[in-house]
Amino acid sequence: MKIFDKMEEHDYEQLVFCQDKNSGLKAIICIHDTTLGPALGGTRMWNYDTEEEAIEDAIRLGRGMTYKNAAAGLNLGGGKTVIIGDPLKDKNEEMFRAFGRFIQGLNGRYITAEDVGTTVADMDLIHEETDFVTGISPAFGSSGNPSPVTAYGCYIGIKAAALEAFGDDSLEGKTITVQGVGNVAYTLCEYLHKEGAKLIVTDINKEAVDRAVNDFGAVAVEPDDIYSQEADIFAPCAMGAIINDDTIPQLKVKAVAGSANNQLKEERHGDELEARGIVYAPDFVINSGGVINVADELYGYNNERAMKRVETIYDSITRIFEISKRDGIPSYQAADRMAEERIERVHKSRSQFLRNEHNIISRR
Ligand SMILES: NC(=O)C1=CN([C@@H]2O[C@H](COP(=O)(O)OP(=O)(O)OC[C@H]3O[C@@H](n4cnc5c(N)ncnc54)[C@H](O)[C@@H]3O)[C@@H](O)[C@H]2O)C=CC1
Ligand SMILES: CC(C)CC(=O)C(=O)O
Repeated sequence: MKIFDKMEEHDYEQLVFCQDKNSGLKAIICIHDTTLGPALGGTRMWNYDTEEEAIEDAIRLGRGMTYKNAAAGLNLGGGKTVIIGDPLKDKNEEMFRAFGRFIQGLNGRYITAEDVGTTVADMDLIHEETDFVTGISPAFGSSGNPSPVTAYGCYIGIKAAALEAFGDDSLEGKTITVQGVGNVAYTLCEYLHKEGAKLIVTDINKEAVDRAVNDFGAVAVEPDDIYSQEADIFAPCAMGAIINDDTIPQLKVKAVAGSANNQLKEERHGDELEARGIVYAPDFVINSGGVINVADELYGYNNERAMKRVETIYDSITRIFEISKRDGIPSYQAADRMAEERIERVHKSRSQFLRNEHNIISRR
């Protein structure tokens, strides 16, 4: 892999490779863009088959955070970390503390939080070594696990997508397929079930599926069968790149709206959804509830303030559909445009002033 070519392609600022033999830590921190502020993005722990796959994931996810944070109106840039390893077998205290020291070494250019494979307990270990971590235990005055808030944002984003697809945002009686019933999607299913939606779920983890079947009367299907179900809305809530050449022809839904990061394998797959008349709620907007919540910690966490901001996801998704129609572009492009324009505007206005204390986000 030609790393600098990759970095130039989307103008990445920095990749940091962190290794600690003692704990087995192998991590890649990707800082994509810090125009708006320090790069905030979670840490994913995953058993990648190759180092190239891990680097690809880090950079795709890091760039997504730049767009997510910009579109959410946060004064934060974008970054992400991947730790190579099996989250069920390879974790230890020293690993997260070593990782915390690497983050501390970046002196605030990167702030972390949870993602797939990491937990509040892991963030607490990182916090032993650095303050540049969010989503730590509420006992520290923090916001804790971001997943339930991501789920809430995703739920109201699904309602906004339903309004666009069906002319009514009620989910009562709608059939919704959910891919992956992990931390975010379990709570999402709870909201959907309460509103009277019928759920079809899948997961590679049988226990997760059983829980959704028992708790919400969901119908379980095999992982490969989730795309071809007769349903109204597809909510991808597992891993990325699941909207692709193989899956699009199978879809019978009117909308795709879920929490997974990087749902489109390539941008052209967003064009393909548009061409087929499938409403797509851009991933980095609908799943921004978690980062909005953890970012609030940087000002001294206030749940009410954070939730008010999370509720703006409904309007943001609606606005994206408006821009999409006004400018004749697919919704994923409208979302990109919204984020890029904000970064550009802030960049320009900052160039008119000297930096001072107000440009620096103070910590708890
Ligand atoms: N946790 C959060 O606050 C946020 C999460 N996201 C994204 O939402 C997605 C879900 O995140 P979490 O719920 O935190 O992760 P999680 O790890 O708790 O849940 C993911 C679930 O997907 C399942 N899964 C993996 N591959 C699968 C496949 N091929 N088919 C079916 N199921 C599969 C896993 O077994 C697991 O139960 C991820 O893409 C994550 O990056 C985005 C923003 C915030
Ligand atoms: C889980 C969040 C707190 C941040 C993040 O990494 C994301 O939104 O993908």
